[in-house]
Amino acid sequence: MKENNIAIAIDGPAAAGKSTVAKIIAEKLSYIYIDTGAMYRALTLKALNEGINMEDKDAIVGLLMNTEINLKQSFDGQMVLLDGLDVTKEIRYQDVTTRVSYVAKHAPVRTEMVKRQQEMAKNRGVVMDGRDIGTHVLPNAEVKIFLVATVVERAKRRYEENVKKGIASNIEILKNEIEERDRIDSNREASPLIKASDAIEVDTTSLSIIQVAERILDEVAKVKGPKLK
Ligand SMILES: Nc1ncnc2c1ncn2[C@@H]1O[C@H](COP(=O)(O)OP(=O)(O)O)[C@@H](O)[C@H]1O
Ligand SMILES: Nc1ccn([C@@H]2O[C@H](COP(=O)(O)OP(=O)(O)O)[C@@H](O)[C@H]2O)c(=O)n1
Repeated sequence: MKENNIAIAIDGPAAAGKSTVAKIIAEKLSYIYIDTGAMYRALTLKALNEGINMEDKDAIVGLLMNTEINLKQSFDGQMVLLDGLDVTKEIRYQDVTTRVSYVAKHAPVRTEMVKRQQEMAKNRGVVMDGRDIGTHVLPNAEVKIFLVATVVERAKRRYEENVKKGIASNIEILKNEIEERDRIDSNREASPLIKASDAIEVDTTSLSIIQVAERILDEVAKVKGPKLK
């Protein structure tokens, strides 16, 4: 482990800006970035392709045990490999998004995912984003951030993202989908979406991406010293 390398945990509800700022911070610090949501999405995609019922806990866990999920750093963030195949784009499709929270609520699925994520982060020098990073995956992370924004703002951001990608979408439907996913993620029994007691909450509703990144880098500087800025 390199001297002074730390772990940074970024949690929060859907479309709060976690992966966008996590990538910026990882790049700034030359750390690795790990998007844990991509792992749950990849498993969901495989279950969909194999016609497995997302509520069937045993089938989903069995599937995970026979599934390789690799996250590779690429020039524009992260490439997701499912059993060796690039599924970076497919895991963002709507049919995966509406089902992923059903897959992620199974406790044994989470246990296995957390084990894999902790292995990936063992050398520190990592920025990891998700729902349970500060509470379960990296409880000893030196910096823990909980990003929030109003649901209207989050739906607007996803809508604008879709416009840029040329994908047709409806802001009301996006808002409902985000609310439903937050509800399932926050109410599940196994490691629900919750702010860690020692996490710093940042409301990004009226902050720019750069302002959010700066706010987090201020917290990092308190731990690592001000030299990085
Ligand atoms: N502070 C911000 N202000 C405006 N747009 C933002 C902000 N943070 C993120 N976004 C945009 O919102 C969308 C969702 O962000 P993303 O990082 O994917 O969220 P999450 O990882 O929390 O789901 C992206 O299109 C991103 O560019
Ligand atoms: N650490 C994590 C990360 C994601 N997830 C689940 O995976 C889903 C997709 O996560 P994501 O981070 O890709 O979602 P977005 O907010 O980027 O749309 C979440 O809605 C959760 O159900 C989780 O349970 N725990």
